[in-house]
Amino acid sequence: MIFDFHLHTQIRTKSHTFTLNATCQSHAKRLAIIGASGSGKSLTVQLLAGLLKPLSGSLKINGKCYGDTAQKYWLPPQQREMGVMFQDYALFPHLTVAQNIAFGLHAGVRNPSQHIDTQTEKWLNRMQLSHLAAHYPHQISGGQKQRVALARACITQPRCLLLDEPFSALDTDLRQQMRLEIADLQRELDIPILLITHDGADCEVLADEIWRMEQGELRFQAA
Ligand SMILES: Nc1ncnc2c1ncn2[C@@H]1O[C@H](COP(=O)(O)OP(=O)(O)OP(=O)(O)O)[C@@H](O)[C@H]1O
Repeated sequence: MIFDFHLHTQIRTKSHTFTLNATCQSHAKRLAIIGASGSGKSLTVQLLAGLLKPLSGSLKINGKCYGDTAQKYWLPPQQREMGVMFQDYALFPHLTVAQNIAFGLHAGVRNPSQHIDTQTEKWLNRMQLSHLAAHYPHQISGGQKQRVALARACITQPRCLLLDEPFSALDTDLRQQMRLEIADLQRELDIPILLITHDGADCEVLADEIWRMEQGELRFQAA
């Protein structure tokens, strides 16, 4: 099994309660989750990434256990070794492109600064961003921001990639280019990828299986 999780949580506001009960068992290495706005997709990504803790649940991806509430175990995000990318890219505005990319590699015994420099250069090249290394996020385009976010997610050699609506800020041509870019990257890194999307074309290029989120529940839709 590549994706094997059960996530249960509730979000209460004054006016309503949203219940998430997402269960997925899949052999697909590239999984897409589609579904209407407000159905629970982003909540699922936040739980998978460790940014939220479920009321109950368990999570394994590619054989690695990231949490099991029955064992009182839910790994914090910084220990998950997951590459996560959100729709707004969440770049640090006060850091340059190169510093944003290097951010995931904390300097220390495991990461001497020379290693960080080499890796940053490698990813700047890989994403065709070398000429923008000293620019700040507000000085680059949407597609370039997305490349920076992707490089930042990949530089740590993640065990898997979680992409939440990664193309929503891009125009049609750029979307297709970035889909192919991510498909290449996934093959190269050979890691599982989970993609949240509204767009069927994303699934065609990037998904081996499609699951649908409906009112907090996940159902297999198509392979
Ligand atoms: N911080 C929050 N405060 C209150 N309610 C929330 C919060 N986050 C999520 N919810 C509720 O959880 C439900 C699921 O939200 P979620 O963001 O996961 O939806 P989504 O499927 O990702 O939607 P979209 O496609 O619009 O991003 C929403 O209907 C909302 O009511």
